[in-house]
Order: sequence, then C-alpha cells, then structure tokens
Amino acid sequence: DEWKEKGAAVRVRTETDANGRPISKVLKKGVKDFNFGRTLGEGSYSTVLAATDRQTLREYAIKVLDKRHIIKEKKVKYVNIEKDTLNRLTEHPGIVRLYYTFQDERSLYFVLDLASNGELLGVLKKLGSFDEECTRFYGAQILDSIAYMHSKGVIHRDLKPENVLLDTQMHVKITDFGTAKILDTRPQQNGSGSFAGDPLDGAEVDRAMSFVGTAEYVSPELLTDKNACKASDLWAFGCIIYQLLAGRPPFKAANEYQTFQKIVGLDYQFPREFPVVARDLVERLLVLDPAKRLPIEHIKNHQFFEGVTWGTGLWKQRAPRIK
Ligand SMILES: Nc1ncnc2c1ncn2[C@@H]1O[C@H](COP(=O)(O)OP(=O)(O)OP(=O)(O)O)[C@@H](O)[C@H]1O
Ligand SMILES: O=C(O)[C@@H]1CCC(=O)N(CCc2ccc(Cl)cc2)[C@H]1c1ccccc1Cl
Repeated sequence: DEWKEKGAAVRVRTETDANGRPISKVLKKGVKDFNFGRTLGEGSYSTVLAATDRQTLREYAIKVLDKRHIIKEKKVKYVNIEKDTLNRLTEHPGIVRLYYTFQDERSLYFVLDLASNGELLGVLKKLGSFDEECTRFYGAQILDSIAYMHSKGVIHRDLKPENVLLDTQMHVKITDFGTAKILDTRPQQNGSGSFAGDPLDGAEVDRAMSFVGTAEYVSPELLTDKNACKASDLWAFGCIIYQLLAGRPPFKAANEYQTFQKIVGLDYQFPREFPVVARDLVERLLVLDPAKRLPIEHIKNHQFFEGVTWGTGLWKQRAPRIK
C-alpha cells in the first residue's frame, strides 16, 4: 500500500477494491506513530512528554490527559476550550501550535510544538532579572502574540511567565489556553465594534475564580465585577514587564487575599533603579479602569519598544543572549 502524507494532519492509505479500483482510507495519527521520550513536565490533569513522529522524525511535545481524572475533577470544559482555542490560533510563531489530537480508552493526546527551553519563569529565576534589551525582546514577542490572539477573538486570561515557554531558538511560545475565553463572533448588539468581552455567566465566574492559578497576575476587573476582557491580558502584560526588570511581580503578598487587596488598591512600588521609560509604560498598563489601559497599537509605539521591528522581522531575528 502506498502511504502519502496529505497535509500534516492525516495520512491516506490507498488500497484497491474488488474491481481493482483505488480507494483512499484516511488514517488519523495515533500513539503508535510516535516514539515517546522524556517527561517535559506535569500539570494537574496532564503529563507532557517529548515525542518523535516515526515517519517524519519531527519532534513534538505531546500532552497526555487522563480521562478518568478529568471527568472526576469536572474539567471536560477546559479540555474543549483548550482544543477549540488552539485550533483557532494556528498561524502565529508565538503561540504553541496544536498539530493533532487523538485518544485511546484511557487518555486524550494533544500533539503540540515542542518548546525545548522550558518556561520564561525558569530563565528569570536563574538570572534574577532581565536587562532592558532582553525585556524589550521578550516583551515585544509576548505583545505580538497577544495582538494576534485578540485579533482572533481570544482572551488568554492567565498570562504569566510560567505560561511563556521558550523554543530551541529561545523565542516565545505561549501556552495553557484551557482557561482562555473565546469572544463570540455574534455582531455586537449595541453596534459598538470593539469587544469589551461579554461578562462571564455564572458558571464561567465559578470557572474564572477557580482557575486563578497564581493570583499575582489577576486583573482588578476580574476581582471586582468578575468581568474579564481583552484589556485583562494587558494588565497581566504590565505585570510581566515589571517582573522581568524587577525580578519579582508588582503585586505579591503573604497570601492570595492580601495580593488581591494590593491589586484592587493599585498598591505597588517601583524599585529605585527601575528604568524610567519602562516605568512609564508599566504605569500606563497597571491602570484599574480597563478602558484606560494603553491599547496594543500605542504600546507598540511606546518609547520602551523604540527600535523594535514588529511583524515577521521580530520572529526572524536572533534572541538576545540572556545575561
Ligand atoms: N509545548 C510544550 N513544550 C515543552 N514543555 C511543555 C509544553 N507544554 C507544557 N510543557 C511543560 O509541561 C508542564 C505541564 O504543562 P501542562 O500545560 O500540562 O500543565 P500546566 O498548565 O503547567 O499545569 P496546570 O494544568 O495545573 O495549569 C509545564 O510545566 C510546562 O512547562
Ligand atoms: O473534539 C474532538 O476533537 C474529539 C471529538 C470526539 C471525542 O471523543 N473527543 C474526546 C471527548 C472527550 C473529552 C474529555 C474526556 Cl475526559 C473524554 C472524552 C474529542 C477529543 C479527541 C482527542 C483529544 C481531545 C478531544 Cl476534545
């Protein structure tokens, strides 16, 4: 039988029927198509393994989810959100790409881009803090990825250095879309073009509140009126820029409740040596009113990002040496 790669998703096997006429059989990828390697990490309901496609020898990260555990923990909704979101975000170098999904009786499998250099948080912890050049490069790649997500009507809602992975070239790969929100594409009732992000309904509030993994990056609007919108990702972006330069997030207290109090009270300070241009940018992002946060186009034009080539150039250049 002749196998031929038809696109990346499926293989087609051609056989001949009783009358000798060729028929094509579509075959999905499965576990046996991969050689599984080292464990890259563990999540609450998942294990991520490095794997090689036995036909193409391409390397992937395969996220394996245990069905029984997901059902027991009532997380089936997350799985579908993650799949649907990743299936929407397929044309940007800064987003972890989902190539295939398949399942067997025990598990679900997501075949993803391999981000072989782990989490941005790990690099930050090792160095303590980033210099301005590195902060500019990683900030620009994260912002470019947020702009793409938002253009596809997706709000990440849980951006943080743990969810910014790094590929072999030390370029950004944003992951963890199980808690994302897909803005419906219904034409806006009140005629306004911009999506404010429709308020979370009851169930979502519960999910939104329960998904607050680490409180440090939660936006004030999610805490006060339970409403997450695109600008919530820009609040998290402001926290990330601050953290890369200061070596710690702006809002951090002994426990989650005190951290929440600092956030809603905009209670944070800059270290003395914090660069002044970066300070101006952070101050225009960490604004309590989401409508008053700097919009993405203005962030791109901010002096802090002076000299950055936006668009494909940003993704072709060498990552600055982390020093
Ligand atoms: N595409 C990938 N390439 C390389 N490593 C990855 C990839 N995706 C996830 N990992 C690593 O595997 C670990 C588990 O990731 P996973 O997304 O399954 O769970 P999580 O989101 O980190 O945890 P939780 O489910 O509790 O939020 C993470 O620490 C992450 O660093
Ligand atoms: O939506 C899809 O792409 C298919 C549709 C057919 C199917 O059975 N599944 C699995 C549905 C599912 C989700 C969660 C659990 Cl815990 C068990 C089964 C879906 C699935 C297959 C593989 C990996 C993920 C998913 Cl959601």
